[in-house]
Amino acid sequence: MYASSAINTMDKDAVLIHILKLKGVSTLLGGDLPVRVINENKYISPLAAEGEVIEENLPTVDQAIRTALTGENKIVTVIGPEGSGKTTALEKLVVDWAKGEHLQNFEYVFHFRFQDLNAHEDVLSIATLIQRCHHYFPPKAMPLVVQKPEDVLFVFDGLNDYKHSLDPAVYTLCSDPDQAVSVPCLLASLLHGSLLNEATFVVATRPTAYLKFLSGSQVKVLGFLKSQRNSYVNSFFTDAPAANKALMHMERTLGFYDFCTSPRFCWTVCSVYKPLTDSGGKLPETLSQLFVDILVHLIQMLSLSQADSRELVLALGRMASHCSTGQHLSCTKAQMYSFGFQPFLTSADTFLRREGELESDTCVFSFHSQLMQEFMLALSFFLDKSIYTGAEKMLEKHKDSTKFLDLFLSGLSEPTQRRPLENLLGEFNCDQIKDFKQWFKSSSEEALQGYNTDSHYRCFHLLHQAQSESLVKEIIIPSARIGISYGNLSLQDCVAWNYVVACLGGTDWLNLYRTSNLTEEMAEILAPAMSLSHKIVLTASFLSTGAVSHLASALNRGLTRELDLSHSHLGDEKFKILCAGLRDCKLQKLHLVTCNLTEASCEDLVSALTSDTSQLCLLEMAFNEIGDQGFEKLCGALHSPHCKLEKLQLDTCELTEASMEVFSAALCSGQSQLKEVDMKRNIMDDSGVEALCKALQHPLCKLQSLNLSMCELTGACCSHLSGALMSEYCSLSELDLSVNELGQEGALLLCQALRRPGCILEKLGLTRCELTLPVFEELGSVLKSGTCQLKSLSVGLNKVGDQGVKHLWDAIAHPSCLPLHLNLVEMTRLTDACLEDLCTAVRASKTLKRLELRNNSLTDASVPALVQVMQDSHRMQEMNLKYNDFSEDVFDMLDKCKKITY
Ligand SMILES: Nc1ncnc2c1ncn2[C@@H]1O[C@H](COP(=O)(O)OP(=O)(O)OP(=O)(O)O)[C@@H](O)[C@H]1O
Repeated sequence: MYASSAINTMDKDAVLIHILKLKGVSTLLGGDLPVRVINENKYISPLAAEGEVIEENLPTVDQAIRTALTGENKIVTVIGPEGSGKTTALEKLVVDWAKGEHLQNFEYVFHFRFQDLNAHEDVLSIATLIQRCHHYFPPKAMPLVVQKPEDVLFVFDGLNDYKHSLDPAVYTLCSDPDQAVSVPCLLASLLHGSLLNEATFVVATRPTAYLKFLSGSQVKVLGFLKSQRNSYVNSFFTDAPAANKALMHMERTLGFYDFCTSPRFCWTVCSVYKPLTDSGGKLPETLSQLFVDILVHLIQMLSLSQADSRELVLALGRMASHCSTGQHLSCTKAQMYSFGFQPFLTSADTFLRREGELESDTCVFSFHSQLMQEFMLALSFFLDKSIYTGAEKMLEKHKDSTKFLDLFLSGLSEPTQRRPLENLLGEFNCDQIKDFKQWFKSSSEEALQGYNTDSHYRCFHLLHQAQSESLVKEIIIPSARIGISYGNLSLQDCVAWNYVVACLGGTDWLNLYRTSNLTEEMAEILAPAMSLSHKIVLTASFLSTGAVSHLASALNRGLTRELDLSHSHLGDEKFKILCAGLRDCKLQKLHLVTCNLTEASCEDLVSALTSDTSQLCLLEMAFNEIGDQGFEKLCGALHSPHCKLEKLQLDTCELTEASMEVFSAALCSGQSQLKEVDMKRNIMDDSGVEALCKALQHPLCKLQSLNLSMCELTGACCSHLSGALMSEYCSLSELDLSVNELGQEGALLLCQALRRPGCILEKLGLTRCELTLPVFEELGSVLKSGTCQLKSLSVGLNKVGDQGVKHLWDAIAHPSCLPLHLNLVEMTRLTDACLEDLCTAVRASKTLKRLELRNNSLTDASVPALVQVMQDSHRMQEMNLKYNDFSEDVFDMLDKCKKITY
């Protein structure tokens, strides 16, 4: 027992008895009684937010209120949505005080509910009000309250239930504690400091317009996040494995919805789950199923006939429609009668929240939650055709006041989902079901043809609620654009998308481009969809470590053929985790451009590339600092018979000539399948090329394409390259040497090779290689030689102008020249003077198909001739004239020829 006190202090035992006196009943939708929660030690403090919500270190509501009370503020407002635990938290506050545990600086604590205060319609003084609501408080102690208001804490619950205004401007505020005024005036006087000026107040409310009349500090109730839900479920279920099962299920099917933070919702869910887990029943998979189960349970409790049950549901549906359309929070008794609820009034508490005595005419009713209101709305659509003309109109009518209406409609439209309700209420109206399905089909078809991702997601949510594989296949037709980027999916979106992919048995693309934070939870939900996707795009996304490990397990034995992680800045540690999944997967293409990988990642990569199931044939590693040592490790994989790598992209990987010997040896090993290597932007030097050339002439080397542009090469490497190209074993058909200072001598050496009948080079890049007039002359002669195999030549950005290019025009016109794609970008600078040669060449050439003339100095004067020649030629497919010196006057003319881009 707690020590009873002297006559002039507050009897805390009496306060405890008063507050813990059982009030009301616990109901499935309304929640457990706060006093029972507190008495039975089931109280888990909800979390509160102050300012910005950062999940770590959030205070509990109890802490936040106590902290606020120690400050200067005399009023602390506790704000939270329906069922977030405000009433329970306030009662706990009073209980803790009465037990001597907290807030002992207050001598007197008075707890009021605005709901009860509504009933006092007479005029009275503060002393009378206290006395009326707290009978146990000795009248003799009242003067002390008045004398020392700083010792008094008033706790007011449920401001949103109050019928009167607290606007100080509406009343003549009173300051005399003995003055009798109306209760709203008393309350306004207290809260605005004219009465008992030094007293402290805690006021709890749902968000309401009245808030603007309250000064002081605010505590925002967030409710239960994951870890509080964990504790809650564990205290609800005594059996730990059952608790765990229930919790996992709740988190996976519902945990991502905002309303799961509501302790009241958690109570409802646990109350539904408990009997099902005890009896080994199936837990609801979706929100619609949960509400079907709830309603079935509630109706069964009433043992009504089928007709009466249907009438009851229709009455609730009318009430829902009334509340939704007029944004009414509650309905009077008279209104309830008009909805046809009169026969069910005594059962009102089963479904609704009631304020006031049932017998009283002032009694009002409201839904415990917005969710239930929307569910009843959806259900009544299918039961009574006369209420709504069609799904589209109904959704339009309620679009501003509902969030889940279409989801519930979708859930209820499927026979398996609605069956338990049909067994109780009789059949749903088939015209209404048909109407909804038609609306769903046409609206989703439209949504899925478009690029609005939110509309796509909504469609997936509706499909998820319906839980029908055949419906998914009917709605996701081949023309649906389901490969558009689904970056930044919410957890709900992940669940819905995962469901859709599972029903389809897989998808071509899972495009999560630019997901700013792929969390572990998201990846866990998406893992099955990932493993069924042929291509996963996570370009420019951020992946948490946990997410990477789910991705790895999804790849492991999954169907994914291509994975793009470029620009994800993955780093070595996460990459190591990923590699666990790469050892046994179907991946053929892996893009890792700019992933912050270093030498450390190469070993893991080697083990993935050499696993006996490896199918990886394309690896993009550009812009990673793997360096020579890393690359040498990677070369180790090329010696393995299991390594299937054919294309390797190593642009800007900090490679030098130091690793080229090892690479060359790997290419000659006989095991290497490499056909294409891009090594641009690595400081290779001529000696690196010399080492590579050994491999190029080796009979076992299979390299067909090599990009060495921007590798700081000079003419000195050309003799080695030329030798390699002339070798009978060389299989190189593409070579890019652009942006290297090859110069005249080097280039002429290459020309020698090109002239040799055995040289199979078809594509050569010599853009910006310091080429001179004699080189162009030689190139022209080589092209005409009849032996040269070149089909693509890029020689832009070499300062030879019209004079140099003349040799190429001649060559093009020559009958021995092969079909050529000639790239003369920025030929410093081609002018109209070359026009005649150019046109003659194009006309004469039997093979030229494409001509790149970007960034030159051609002017308007050349346009008529160019257009003419393109129009006349049946062969020419494309001429690119972008960035020349044309004025707008000739745009119309250029426009006429579709083969010209400008
Ligand atoms: N801290 C808690 N620990 C355990 N259960 C709780 C807690 N808070 C609330 N609950 C459960 O949630 C139900 C609703 O809580 P409460 O009535 O306190 O919410 P509220 O925010 O006051 O709601 P409303 O805005 O509708 O008045 C309770 O009946 C109880 O079952």
